[in-house]
Amino acid sequence: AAEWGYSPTNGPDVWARLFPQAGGARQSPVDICTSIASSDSNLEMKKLTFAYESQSDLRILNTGHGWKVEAPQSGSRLEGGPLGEDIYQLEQFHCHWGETSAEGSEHTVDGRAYAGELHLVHWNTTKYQSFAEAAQHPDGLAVLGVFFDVGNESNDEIEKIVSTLSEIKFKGQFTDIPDVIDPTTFLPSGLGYWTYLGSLTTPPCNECVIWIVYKEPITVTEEQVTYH
Ligand SMILES: CN[C@H]1CN(c2cccc(OC)c2)S(=O)(=O)c2sc(S(N)(=O)=O)cc21
Ligand SMILES: [Zn+2]
Repeated sequence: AAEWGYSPTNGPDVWARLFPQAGGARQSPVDICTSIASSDSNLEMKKLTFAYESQSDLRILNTGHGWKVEAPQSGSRLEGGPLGEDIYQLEQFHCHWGETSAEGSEHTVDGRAYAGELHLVHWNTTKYQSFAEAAQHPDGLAVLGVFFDVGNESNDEIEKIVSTLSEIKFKGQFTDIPDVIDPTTFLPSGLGYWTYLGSLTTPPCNECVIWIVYKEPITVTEEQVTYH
């Protein structure tokens, strides 16, 4: 199949030709309009809780639009908030960034793009037997989105990841991450979030994602969030 991407001939405007779900009614990303976002009292009733393990021996992949770390963690749990009674387990985390720190995030807030966006992808282990099966159902995946803001202080955990990128300069290349990574450290201290029912933001664009986008960005340096 033709390689999808972000150019006029293979970008989001033509994805629906190859990936029918891309033409659906609950496609991500979206612009989060804070004035019409409603606060949902029963979300506050059931707090969103997460628990991750520190992981070593992780591999990082150059996706061509950022990096991705396969991190299946049977001991991880994401539950509560918009997730009902189901428990979701971490499968992988990855980032989206741009050529400059002026853009790169997938979601925007009141039309504003951030320098990049980290996605922690989880699947519903209460209802489904595998990630691939979960990705076929409207409540199959839960993705935590964290915006990257560029500032003066670097993020030590992100540094452990981006310091390996010089070894994987080309799309499709893998390398090992020598350090131990704790996904908990990627999350902002302020735990307010927006949530909506959406899709994978890239092909196959399955409409299977409960999105949870944190309001507070995490700070990284320019070098940590742009292509070199
Ligand atoms: C290329 N990117 C997607 C790859 N995936 C995929 C691969 C195989 C099968 C499948 O479903 C059938 C999904 S994925 O589920 O890991 C994700 S998560 C995600 S995002 N940005 O919305 O968080 C994009 C993609
Ligand atoms: Zn993503």
